[in-house]
Amino acid sequence: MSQFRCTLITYVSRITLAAKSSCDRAGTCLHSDARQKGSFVDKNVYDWSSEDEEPDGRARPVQVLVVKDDHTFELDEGALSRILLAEELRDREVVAISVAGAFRKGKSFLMDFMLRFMYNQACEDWVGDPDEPLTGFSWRGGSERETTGIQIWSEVFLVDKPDESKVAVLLMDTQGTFDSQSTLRDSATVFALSTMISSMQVYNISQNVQEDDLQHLQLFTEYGRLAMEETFLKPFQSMIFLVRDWSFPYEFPYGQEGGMKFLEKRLKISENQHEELQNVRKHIHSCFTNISCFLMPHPGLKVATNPHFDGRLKEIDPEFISNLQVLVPWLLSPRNLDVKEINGSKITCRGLLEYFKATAEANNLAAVAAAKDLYNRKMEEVRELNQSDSTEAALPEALSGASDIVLHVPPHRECLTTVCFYCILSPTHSHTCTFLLPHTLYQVSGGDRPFLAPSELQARHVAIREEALAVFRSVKKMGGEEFSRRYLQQLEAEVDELFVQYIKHNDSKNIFHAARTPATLFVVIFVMYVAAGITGFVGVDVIASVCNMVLGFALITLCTWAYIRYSGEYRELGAVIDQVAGALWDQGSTNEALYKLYNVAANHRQLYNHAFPGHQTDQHPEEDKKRN
Ligand SMILES: Nc1nc2c(ncn2[C@@H]2O[C@H](COP(=O)(O)OP(=O)(O)OP(=O)(O)O)[C@@H](O)[C@H]2O)c(=O)[nH]1
Ligand SMILES: [Mg+2]
Repeated sequence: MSQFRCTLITYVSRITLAAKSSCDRAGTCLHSDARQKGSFVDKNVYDWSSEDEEPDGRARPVQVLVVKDDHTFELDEGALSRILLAEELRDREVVAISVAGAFRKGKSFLMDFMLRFMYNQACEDWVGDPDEPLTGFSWRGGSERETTGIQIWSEVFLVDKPDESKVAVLLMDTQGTFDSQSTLRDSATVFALSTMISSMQVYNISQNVQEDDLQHLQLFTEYGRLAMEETFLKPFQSMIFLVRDWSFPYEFPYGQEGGMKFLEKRLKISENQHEELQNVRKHIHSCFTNISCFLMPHPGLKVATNPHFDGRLKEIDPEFISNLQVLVPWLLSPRNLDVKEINGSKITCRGLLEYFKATAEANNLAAVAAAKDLYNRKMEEVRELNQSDSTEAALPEALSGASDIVLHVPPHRECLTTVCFYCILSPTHSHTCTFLLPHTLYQVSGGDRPFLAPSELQARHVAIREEALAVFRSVKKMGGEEFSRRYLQQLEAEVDELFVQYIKHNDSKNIFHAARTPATLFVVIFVMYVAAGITGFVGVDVIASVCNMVLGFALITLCTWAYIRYSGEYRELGAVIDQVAGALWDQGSTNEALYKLYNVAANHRQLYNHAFPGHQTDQHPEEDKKRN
């Protein structure tokens, strides 16, 4: 957290909040809720007393998704909880507004005007004083990126909707895509996450809507397609294409109407279009409930090129300001605020926090699945090496092609995808997963492999286990070290469990193991037969009768075992017979055999209780009374 603290302090020191907002100066037009809590400068809305935070209690950007140098992400759950679980917010329905798009295109700059509106929206001249520097989310000129990860404004605004409900409005600024320090995967993660979390996503584009802008949007919202398979609802809500520096107002005028006409043309699907172009458009239409567009003029050369420009209105082109005065209220006016919905239900701030966490969890689960998959694949290869060349042809066909197998993945935790955002949207899903890693084949292979020496299996297990754990550690995950440790432990336990299955499976290939139960029973029958004969001959009839009884019991057991093996029914009883026979077979010393027999009896007490329910009641009369 110390790294996070440093980042936060750097941000805070960089941001000099405005001395007074214009409306504060007027003293009359603070937003209804803001008025109760103080001005923009004097905000002391929530308890920021945690040692991780600045003590002055001012509203500021808070880094909730931290991007680390090694390209991993960390969700700062503490900071997020402090904001979203504030008493007056936690049960309010939430509107989450985010701005995303390429880096250095004025996203944070726009966000700061949104903040001005939120603080002064009851005021006509919310846009501010001509000499007032623009503050809030950190923005600046220059060619290097500024915002990283995801930041949210520490103050969540309470707004009265026309239907008299009060909603919480959360503003989110995001890292720009395609900066030179981020991989495509980093950009995709931040964009996808902000789109999933927000109810209104502003897609900030420069100059025109190009085909690559649409393709990137498709790439970043690909996870939405998976979500649709189950819910039949569009996975995301509002997408607003915001075209900055629009230079063709003579074709389509600035503003929302011109934007809609322009976008309609851009997103039109026609039959003579190439299939690829059609698919991108279909995907975008199918992902968002509302799609709109706004064309913004250029803000003027001072904004774009003057290194000393600090956001004063007097240096911004008036045409830009007048369009800003249309754009921001259009986005943020109470009647246009869309409450965040997941699978059709509106969610509260508390729900949004859980959603954020679920995203981090699914990420960890995906890493567990990827590591488990590697373990299985390598263990299968070990067995594969052990067989003769001629068996290769008998392997499942999937082993050779291996990249686009569609596998039915029943429970959530078994999902084998690297990043299965489907799991985030529906944690208890059952679906056909198409994002498969190659060779996720342990479920279809292994049946006809020969027996492998146990020591060899053990040695390979140790090495492959280490490799699988290394894969888990190397996959990018959210939620932090502490959070991931739980999943690492889960992975270790699951891999060990898998190894036990491998041992059993391997043992079952050993012909001696397979013959162990009938051989033991035959020996018992033979010994009892001889003992009954001898004891009968010498006249000890009682012992002869006991031996005959044991012989009869062993014979019935043998027939039962054969029937279970043949029919596949009563397998639990079959397992008991195998274990008893195994205990007798294995007896190195009498004590060990007795111990094993005791274990079998203890393990299968349940089966016994099930077979003789009356006895069970006698044993635990008090418990039964309690239950009744
Ligand atoms: N051409 C142009 N420049 C703008 C516009 N709005 C803001 N800027 C300038 O763009 C530069 C970058 O602004 P930021 O808000 O920091 O950009 P960003 O997209 O948040 O950048 P990253 O945080 O690095 O992704 C600043 O110099 C702004 O003055 C616009 O509409 N057009
Ligand atoms: Mg920025």
